[in-house]
Amino acid sequence: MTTPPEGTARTAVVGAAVLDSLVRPTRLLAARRTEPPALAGGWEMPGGKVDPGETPEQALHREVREELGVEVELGERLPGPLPDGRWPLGETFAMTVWLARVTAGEPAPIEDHDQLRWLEAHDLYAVPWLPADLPIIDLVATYLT
Ligand SMILES: Nc1nc2c([nH]c(=O)n2[C@H]2C[C@H](O)[C@@H](COP(=O)(O)OP(=O)(O)OP(=O)(O)O)O2)c(=O)[nH]1
Repeated sequence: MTTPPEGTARTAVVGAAVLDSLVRPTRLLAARRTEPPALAGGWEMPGGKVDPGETPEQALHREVREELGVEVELGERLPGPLPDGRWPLGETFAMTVWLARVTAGEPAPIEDHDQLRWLEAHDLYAVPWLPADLPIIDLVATYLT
């Protein structure tokens, strides 16, 4: 039996680094989780698990619509350290992350979050990010002016 390449056996999660602009971003949208208890209070990027039959992009549009009530356009993918370009979340999940921009609606903590914050470069680490997000935030920081 062959072992799958590192990363591919992990459950697929998608996340949106929602920025105020894809051209000259100055702010990132952070969301505070309400569930499960072990993660509640931690800050993350909107997103979630890819459902069967969905592409990762479809899953991200669905999650952002459900969680924030907005439509987004996706920009580039943020390359992660796994061989397939995803970001490890602990041992069992791997997240594909896109830059994104709101195209319709005003983000609100409709589902899975109880607070949203737009963070600028100077206060990007002012919230307790979920630990797995920190390397991703480090990369997002390089996009903010
Ligand atoms: N959405 C999201 N999940 C993250 C981030 N960082 C991080 O470690 N995670 C973890 C938390 C969860 O264990 C997992 C994603 O699952 P989720 O609970 O958001 O997925 P979901 O909305 O589809 O939830 P469900 O089907 O379990 O109800 O990834 C992040 O930035 N965004």
